[in-house]
Amino acid sequence: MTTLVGLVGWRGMVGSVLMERMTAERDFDLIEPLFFSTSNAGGAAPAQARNEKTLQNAFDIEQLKRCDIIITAQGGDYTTEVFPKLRAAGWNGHWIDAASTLRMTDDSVIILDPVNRPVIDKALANGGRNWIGGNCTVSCMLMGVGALYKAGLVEWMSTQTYQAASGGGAQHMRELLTQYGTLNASVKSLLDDPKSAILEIDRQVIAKQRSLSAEETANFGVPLGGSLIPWIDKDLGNGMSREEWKGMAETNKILGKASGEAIPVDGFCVRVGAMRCHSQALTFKLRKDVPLADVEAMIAADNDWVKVVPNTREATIRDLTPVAVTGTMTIPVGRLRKLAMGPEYLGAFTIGDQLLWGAAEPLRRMLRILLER
Ligand SMILES: NC(=O)C1=CN([C@@H]2O[C@H](COP(=O)(O)OP(=O)(O)OC[C@H]3O[C@@H](n4cnc5c(N)ncnc54)[C@H](OP(=O)(O)O)[C@@H]3O)[C@@H](O)[C@H]2O)C=CC1
Ligand SMILES: N[C@@H](CC(=O)OP(=O)(O)O)C(=O)O
Repeated sequence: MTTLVGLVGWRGMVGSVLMERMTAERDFDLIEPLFFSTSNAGGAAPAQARNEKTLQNAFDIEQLKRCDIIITAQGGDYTTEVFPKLRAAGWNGHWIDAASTLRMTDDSVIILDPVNRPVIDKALANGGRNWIGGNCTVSCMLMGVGALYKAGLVEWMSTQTYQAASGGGAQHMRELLTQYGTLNASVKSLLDDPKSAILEIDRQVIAKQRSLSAEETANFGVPLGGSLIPWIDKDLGNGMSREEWKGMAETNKILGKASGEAIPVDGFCVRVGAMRCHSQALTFKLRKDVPLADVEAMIAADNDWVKVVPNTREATIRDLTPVAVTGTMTIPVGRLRKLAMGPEYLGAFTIGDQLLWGAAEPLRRMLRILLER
C-alpha cells in the first residue's frame, strides 16, 4: 500500500521550496500525498495531489491521524498546538518538522543525514518518530565543515554569521527590497549626475534611513537596507541571542554528543541585507596541527554538495557569495587558511542557501530515508 504522507505548510516560503525539491526528485511518485491547510480547508489541493484532491483542515486530528508520515513547514505555533494533541490521540506516525519547537526534546532527532546519518539510524532502530530540521545557520555550517567534526579535530569553533533577510520570512525579504528602493529613489537625481558629491548622497541616504516610517521597518524594527542588525531571534537575558545559543546546542545535538562531551561553539549572529543565503566566517581551534592541504581534502571529500573554493581573490569573489550560491545545493567553503594565532588555528568562510539545506532539503531527505527502509 502506498504511504500516505500529510503535507502541512506546503504553500509557505519553506513549504514552496520543499514542494519544488520533492517534485524535482520525484518524491511524489513514491507516496500518496494528503494536503492540509490552516486557512482553506475544502479548497483544491495543488497539482501534485493524486487521489486526495481536496485540502484537509490542518487542525483536524482525525484527518491527520490517517497519515503514516506528516511533514510540516507551517511554523512553531502550529506544532505547539497540534503535535501534542495528535500524539495524545494515539497517532504513532512519523512527524517531520521545519520548526524549532521540538528540536531539543529528548525524543527528537535534528535531521541532517549527510552529517548525522548514524544518529538518525540509531534513533530509527530505537523506535524514533520525531524528526526535526535544524536551524538554518547550523545546518549550512555543518554541511560545509562537518568533516572536521567527524574527524574529531575541533576543540572549539567561533562563528560570525551574515544571515539573509529570508530567515525572518517572506515579509522580511519584501521589506528589505522596499527599503533599498526607497533609499535609491531618495538620491536618484544625485546618482544620475556623475559630478554630484558622494558625501551629499551619503548625507541624504542616512537621513532617509533614520526617518523610515514604522510601516517601512515593521518586520525588522529598524532599517536593514544599507545597514546590519547584530541580533537575531529572542534575547535570552544573559547577553546571548537565541540564534547564537542554537549554534552550540544544535551542533552538538546533531552530532549526537552527550552534554559532558559538548564542543564549545559560540560567536555573533548578524542580519545583513542578503536575500536567502546565510554566510559565516568560522574560526577553529583544532586539536592538533593538521596541514592545510589535508584539511581541504577532508572537507572536499565529506559529501556530494560541499565544494572547496581556492583561497584566491578571483575564486572567492566568483564562487563564495550569496549571489553565486542562491538557488543551488552547493555549499562552498573557502578562505581556508591557518591564522596568526598558531598552527592549530584555522579560518574558513562558508555559505548555504538557507531555504534549501537550511530548511527544506533535510526534511525531504528524511522522508526518503523512511520510505526506503
Ligand atoms: N523562513 C525561514 O528561513 C525558515 C523557516 N523555518 C521554519 O519553517 C516554518 C515556516 O516558515 P515560512 O515558510 O517562512 O512561513 P510562511 O509564513 O511563508 O508560511 C507559513 C504558512 O502561512 C500561511 N500563509 C498565509 N498567507 C500566505 C501567503 N500569502 N503565501 C503563502 N503562505 C501563506 C500558509 O498556511 P496555509 O496554507 O495553511 O494558509 C503557510 O503554510 C517556521 O516554523 C520556521 O521556523 C525553518 C527554517 C528556515
Ligand atoms: N532564525 C533563522 C531562521 C529560522 O527559522 O530559524 P529556526 O528554524 O532556528 O527558528 C534566521 O532568522 O535566519
